Amino acid sequence: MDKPLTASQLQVVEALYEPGSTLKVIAGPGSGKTLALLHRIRRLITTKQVRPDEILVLSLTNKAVDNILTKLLELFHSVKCEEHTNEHLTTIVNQINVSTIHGLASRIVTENEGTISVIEENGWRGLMRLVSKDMKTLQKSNACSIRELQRLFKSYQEGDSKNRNVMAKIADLMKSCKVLTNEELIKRAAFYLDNPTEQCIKLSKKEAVLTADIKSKFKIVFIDEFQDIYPHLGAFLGRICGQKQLALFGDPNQNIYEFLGSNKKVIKQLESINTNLKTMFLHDNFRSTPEIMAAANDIIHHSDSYSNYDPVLKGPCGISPQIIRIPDPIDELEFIVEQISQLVCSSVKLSDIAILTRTNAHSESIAQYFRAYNIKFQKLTSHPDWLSDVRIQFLIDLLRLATIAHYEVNAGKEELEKKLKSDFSVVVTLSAMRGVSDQSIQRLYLDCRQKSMPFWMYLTHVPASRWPVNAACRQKIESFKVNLSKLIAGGALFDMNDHSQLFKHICCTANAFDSQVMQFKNKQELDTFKSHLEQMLLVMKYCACNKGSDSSLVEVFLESYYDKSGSNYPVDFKMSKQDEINISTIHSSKGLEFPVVFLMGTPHTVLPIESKALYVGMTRARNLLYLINIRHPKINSRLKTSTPSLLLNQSFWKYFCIDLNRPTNVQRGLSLHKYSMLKNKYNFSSKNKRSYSTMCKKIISFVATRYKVH
Ligand SMILES: Nc1ncnc2c1ncn2[C@@H]1O[C@H](COP(=O)(O)OP(=O)(O)OP(=O)(O)O)[C@@H](O)[C@H]1O
Repeated sequence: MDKPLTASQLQVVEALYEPGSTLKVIAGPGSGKTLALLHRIRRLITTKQVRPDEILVLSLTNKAVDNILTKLLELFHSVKCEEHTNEHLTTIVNQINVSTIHGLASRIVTENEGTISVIEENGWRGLMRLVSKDMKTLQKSNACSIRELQRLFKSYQEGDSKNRNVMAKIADLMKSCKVLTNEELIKRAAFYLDNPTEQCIKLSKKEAVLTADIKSKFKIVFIDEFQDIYPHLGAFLGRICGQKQLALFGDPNQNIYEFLGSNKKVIKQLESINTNLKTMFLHDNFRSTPEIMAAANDIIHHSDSYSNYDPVLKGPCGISPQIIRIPDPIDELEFIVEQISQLVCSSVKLSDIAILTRTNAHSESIAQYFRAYNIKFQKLTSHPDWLSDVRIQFLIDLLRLATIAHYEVNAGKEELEKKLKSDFSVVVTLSAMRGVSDQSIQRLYLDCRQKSMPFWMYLTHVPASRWPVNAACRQKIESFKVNLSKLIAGGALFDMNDHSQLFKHICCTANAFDSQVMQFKNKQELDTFKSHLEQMLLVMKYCACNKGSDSSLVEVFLESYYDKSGSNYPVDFKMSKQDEINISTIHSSKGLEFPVVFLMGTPHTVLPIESKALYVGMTRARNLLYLINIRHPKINSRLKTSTPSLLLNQSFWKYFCIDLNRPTNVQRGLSLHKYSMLKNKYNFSSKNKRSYSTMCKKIISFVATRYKVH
C-alpha cells in the first residue's frame, strides 16, 4: 500500500476535483488502476477537496466492493498520521459510500417505498409452484425449469407478447407482493431520482435521505470497471452522475459482459454527461510475470493505442504458463490436488491459489469434490453465497411472514392492510411445506383472489372447512399456522433486540416446521448451511448495533439484509479469513489477483473460450498460471505428460517469496523433503494411483491447519 506511485498514477491521483467534469482512466490488467483509485480518494479527502461522505464509489459485484473497502482501510492505516487515531481513520473510511450499483438501487427504492425484496431462487420456486400448471401447457412438456421461467419472464418484460397471460399473472403477483427483479429494481430507483419527493414515503414516515443525497450531497462518483456496465444500468447511472465529477476506471479489453448487450452506447452516454472529458492511461504492469503477460497479450488483439505497450515491471520468473490437457474429469481434479499438495509444501498458502472456471456449474463440481475430501475452500461469487442458499431464503421468508402474522394480531387496520400485501412470503413458505401440493396452493390462492382478500387474512379468517383442499392438506396448513404463532407468541419476536436471541429463535422455530427445504442430504450440505448461517448472524449483528432504539431488529434486518449482505457494513465487522483455496468463475474474479491460478476450460465443449474471458482469467495470476483444458486457437495444449516438479526450482521460489514480501529462506530441497515426509506420514503407495490422490488431499488438509491468513 505504501508503494511509490508512478508518474502516470500520480497524474490520476492528483487531478483536481472539478464539478461537472469526467475523468476517464483506461489501463490494462495489473497496471494499478484500483490502487490509483484508492489513492485518489484518500488525496481528495486529505486535501479537503471533498468530505468522505461526499464520495460515492460504485462497482458491479459485492466482491469488488469488499476489495475496495478492505484496501481503502489498509491505505488509510498505512500512512502514519498524527492527526488521526486508528479509530478515527476507520470512521473516515466507513463514511465513504462504497456500494454495488444494485445495492444502491435497493436502498433508494426501500427508502421510498418501504420494504421491498428482490426475487431470489426460493421466490422463483414459489412462483413456479403457483403457475406450474399453466407452464406445463406453455411448454407442452412436463418440466419447466426455474431458469426457463426466469428467461420467459424477462422476455415478457422486454415486450415479448408470447405467453402473455401466464406471465401477466406472475407480474401481477409480484407487484402485489412488492417483489422485484433486478431490472425492475434499477428502473424504480431511476424513477425516484427523477421524482424525489413525490412518492417519498408517506408509508414508512422516513425521509428519503439517500435519494436526496444523491441529488445534492455527493460531489464525486467513481465507477470501477466501467467497461462492464450493461445497458439497463445506463439511465440509472446517468441520473446519479449529473453535475458531479465522474471518475471512470476500466479496461475495454476486459469487457466480459458483452453477452448482456453492447455497453459502448452506455459508456458514450456516461461520457456525455459532462462536457469536460479528460482521458488518462496507465501503461505499466505490476502484477503478472513477463511470461504470463506474453501469453495473455497473445490472446488479445491490441488495436487501441493505450495497449500498444505495457512494460511488465517484474523480472522473468523462469516458468511459463503450464498448458495442460487432461480429458478425464476425475484425472483433471486429481491433477489439481496433486499440484496443490506440492505447492503447499513449498511457499504457497491455500489462499494464494485460485481455481477459475468458465461456468458456475463447473465451479460447483470442483467445490463438491473439495468438500468431499475436506479440502478448505471458499467460493467467490458476485452475489454473496449465503443469500443464494434456499434454506437461508426460507428463514428470511419465514421472518417476513412472521411480521405479517404479528401485524395481523397487533396492528391497526391501515397498517395491517399495508403489511398484508405480501402474499408472496405466504405462498413461498407454504409451498416449502411437505404435504402441501402445487395444486392445493393454486386452488387456495385462486379462491382467496376471488374473495379479494390478502392471502394470509384468507388463511386466518376463512374457516379451514371451506378451503378447497383435502383434509390432509388442511391439517398441514393448520399446523403451519400453529408453528407460526409460536414464532410470534406474545410479541416476543418484535421485542428481541439481541441478534443472537433473534437468530436462535428463528432457527429453533424453523426446525419445527415440516418443511422440505430444511432437510439435509449429507454432512457437507449441513456444514455449508452452518457457514451461511454464520454470515446471516453477522448481518443481524450489524443491524442490531446500528438500529435506532425505537425500531425492531427483525424489521430492520428484513429491510436491510439484501443491501448489507456482503459488503456494505463496516470493514472491521467482517469475519476473520481462513486459509482456503479460492474457487470462482472468471467473471467473479474480476479485479482480483492471486499468486497461483488454475484456469479451467471445459474438456467436453467444442466451442473455444472467448478471448476476453481468457485474457481476464490469465491476468489474475501473479506468478504461476496453469491453463487446463483451455480450447482456444492461440493455446496449444498438449496432453498431460508428467510435469516437472516445481519443488526443486529454488530460484522460482525465491522469486515467489520476494514478490509476495515473504521471508526468502528457501533452502535447497527443503520443500521436496517436506513433501516426502508427508508422503510417508500418509502411507503413500506408489502402486495405487488413487492412494496417491488421497494422500495429496491429506497433505493439503494437514498443511491448511497450520496457517492462519493475515
Ligand atoms: N506503483 C506501484 N508500485 C508497486 N506495485 C503497484 C503499484 N501500483 C499497483 N501496484 C500493485 O499492482 C497490482 C495490481 O494493481 P491493481 O489491482 O490496482 O491493478 P488493476 O489495474 O486494478 O488491475 P485489474 O484491471 O486487473 O483489476 C497490485 O498488487 C498493486 O498493489
